[in-house]
Amino acid sequence: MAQPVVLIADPLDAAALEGLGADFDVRHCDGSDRGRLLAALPAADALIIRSATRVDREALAAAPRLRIVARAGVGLDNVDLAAAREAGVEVVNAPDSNTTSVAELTVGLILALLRHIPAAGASVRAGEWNRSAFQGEELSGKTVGILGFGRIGRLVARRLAAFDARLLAHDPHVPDGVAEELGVEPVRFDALMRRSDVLTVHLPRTPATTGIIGTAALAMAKPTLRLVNTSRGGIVDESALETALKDKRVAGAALDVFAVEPATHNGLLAYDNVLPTPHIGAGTRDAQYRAGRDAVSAVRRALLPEGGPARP
Ligand SMILES: NC(=O)C1=CN([C@@H]2O[C@H](COP(=O)(O)OP(=O)(O)OC[C@H]3O[C@@H](n4cnc5c(N)ncnc54)[C@H](O)[C@@H]3O)[C@@H](O)[C@H]2O)C=CC1
Ligand SMILES: O=C(O)CCC(=O)C(=O)O
Repeated sequence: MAQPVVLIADPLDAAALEGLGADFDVRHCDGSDRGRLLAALPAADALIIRSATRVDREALAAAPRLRIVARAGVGLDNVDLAAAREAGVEVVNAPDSNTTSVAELTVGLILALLRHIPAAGASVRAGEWNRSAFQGEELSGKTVGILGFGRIGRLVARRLAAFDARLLAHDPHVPDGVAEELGVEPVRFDALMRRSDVLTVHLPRTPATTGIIGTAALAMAKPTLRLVNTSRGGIVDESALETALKDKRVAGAALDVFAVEPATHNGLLAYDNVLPTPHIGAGTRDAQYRAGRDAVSAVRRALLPEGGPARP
C-alpha cells in the first residue's frame, strides 16, 4: 500500500524530520511559489508549513486528500481556518515551541534600542570611535507596556523582572490575577499607550488586532516611546508609525515583522531609529527543532493508527 504523502512547504529543522521517511512519502516544495504549491497539493495527505505558505480556500480546494495542516510555529494568520474547518482539515500549531526564543529576542531588541547597539557597532566598523554619539538609557526604572499577555507576553514579563522596570500589560482575555502574580499591572489600552516608555507587542494578527497600533494609539504615546513588534506585521500600521517617526512623536522602533515580507524595500528602513530584523523571533536552533518535532508528532497522530510506531 502506498505510504501517506507528507508535503513540507517551508524549511524545517532536519533533525526534527528524522525517521519521517520510514512511515511516509515525504515531499518538499517551496510553498511561497504558488504554482509549485498548487501542483504538489493534490497528492498531499498532510501539509507542514511555517509562516511563508498561505493555506487559503484555493489551496485547500487543490488538496482533496488533505487531512491535516501542521504549522511548525505559532501564528495561524496564514491559514484560512474557516475554510479548513469546512473542508474537514485539521489545523494544529506548535504553541510552546518558540516562546522562549521570541521573548529573548524581544529583550534583546529593547536593550538594542535603548543603547543603540547596532548603530554603535556599525560606527566602529566604519572606523569611528564616537563614544558620546551613542549615549543611551537604562531599562531600569522605565515603564514597559506589554500588549498581549499570552505565552510570549508573560515570558517577556518574567525576563524583564530582572531589570527593575515597571511592567504594565493589556489583554482583555486574561483572567484576573494572572498579571498581578507576575508583578505586572493590568491596564486599559489607552493607559498602556500613554504610560509606556517601551511598548512590546505580542498579539496574534486578527481582524481586531490589525492596525491596533495606528494613528490614534500613537497619538497617545510619549514622544520618547520605543516600540517593539515581534508578533506580526500589520498589527502596527506602518504608515502611521512612519508619520509618527517623521514627526518625532515616537523615539524608535524595533520591528521583526512587517506587513509585507520580505521587507527589503519597506519605507521604514530609511529611519536611523528603526531597527529591523528579518522575522527571526523563532529563528533559533532550539525553537526550530521543537517546532518541527511538534508538527511531525501532530502529523503522526493524525495519519497513523495509534500515532504510529514509537521512534527514538
Ligand atoms: N516573530 C516571530 O518569529 C514569532 C511571532 N509570533 C507571533 O506572536 C503572537 C503571540 O504568540 P503567543 O504569545 O504564543 O500567543 P498567545 O495566544 O499565547 O498570546 C496572544 C495573546 O494576545 C491576546 N489578545 C488577543 N487579542 C487582543 C487584543 N485585541 N488586545 C490585547 N490582547 C489581545 C490573547 O488574549 C492572548 O493572551 C503569535 O500569534 C504570532 O503571530 C509567534 C512566534 C514567533
Ligand atoms: O516559523 C516561522 O515561520 C516564524 C515563526 C512565527 O512567526 C510564528 O511561530 O508565529
